[in-house]
Amino acid sequence: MSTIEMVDYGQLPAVRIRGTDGAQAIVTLYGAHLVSWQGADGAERLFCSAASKLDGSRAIRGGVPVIFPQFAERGTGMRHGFARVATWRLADSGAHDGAAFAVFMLEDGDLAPALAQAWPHGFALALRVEVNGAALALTLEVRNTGADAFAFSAALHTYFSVSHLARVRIGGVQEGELHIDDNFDHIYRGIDGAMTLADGATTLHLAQDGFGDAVVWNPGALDAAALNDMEDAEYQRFVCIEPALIAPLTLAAGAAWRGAHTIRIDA
Ligand SMILES: O=P(O)(O)OC[C@H]1O[C@@H](O)[C@H](O)[C@@H](O)[C@@H]1O
Repeated sequence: MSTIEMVDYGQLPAVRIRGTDGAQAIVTLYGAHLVSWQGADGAERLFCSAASKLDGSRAIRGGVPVIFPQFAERGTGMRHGFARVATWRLADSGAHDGAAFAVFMLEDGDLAPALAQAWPHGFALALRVEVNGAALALTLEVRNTGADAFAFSAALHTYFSVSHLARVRIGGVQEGELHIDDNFDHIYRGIDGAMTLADGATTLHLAQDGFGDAVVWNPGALDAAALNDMEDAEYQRFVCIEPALIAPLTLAAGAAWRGAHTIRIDA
């Protein structure tokens, strides 16, 4: 039986989405942050730092932060936007053909006054998270509910758990495979095909739609040591591959944009 239930993740209220075959995901309402995903085989596929705050005082270090409306420091607003530090609502959930899903929403009226003043636009974000056997499907919808156009960037900043950074091979972002052994931060533009993340005998197949770019990031030893929400050696345990819309897109009043990210485990 598939189930949707409220659980605690650290000190944060969260929703656990479980499919009939045991595949499951946990999403905190803080940030609509996917913090855990296991396929039907029960193996955790996402990294979350042991040093991450889980009390709503700062963005969670790991999982899938929703980046909106600004990417990194490319703008005058909050670094990587406010969506990852705002509290979303569970808007819908359900099941079909063994899959289970939940939809989380954030609208301008949900924002704390300081955030709403800093970005004074009418908007509705919906993040749909679906687990289905060996697959995870994330869809982010951005709607302009205001009277004026606004421009935004967005990303699903996915932290994949890996056995060791040195064993990882990323395919589909450049000619040949990408191998990272320390600090790496690169935006790949115009991603039009599938990507792969190979780690030993396991390959994850990544596909994105709507997001034209992909960011590959790892802080490496030095930057990880400088982050106070990451253990020094943890940089070896993850790689971020982030479907992204980097150049701001202008959305007319009443218009909507959708970006999708699907991941399939091929063990
Ligand atoms: O520490 P933050 O705000 O979560 O950002 C982490 C990283 O996020 C990546 O998306 C950026 O490309 C990096 O430059 C950045 O360091």
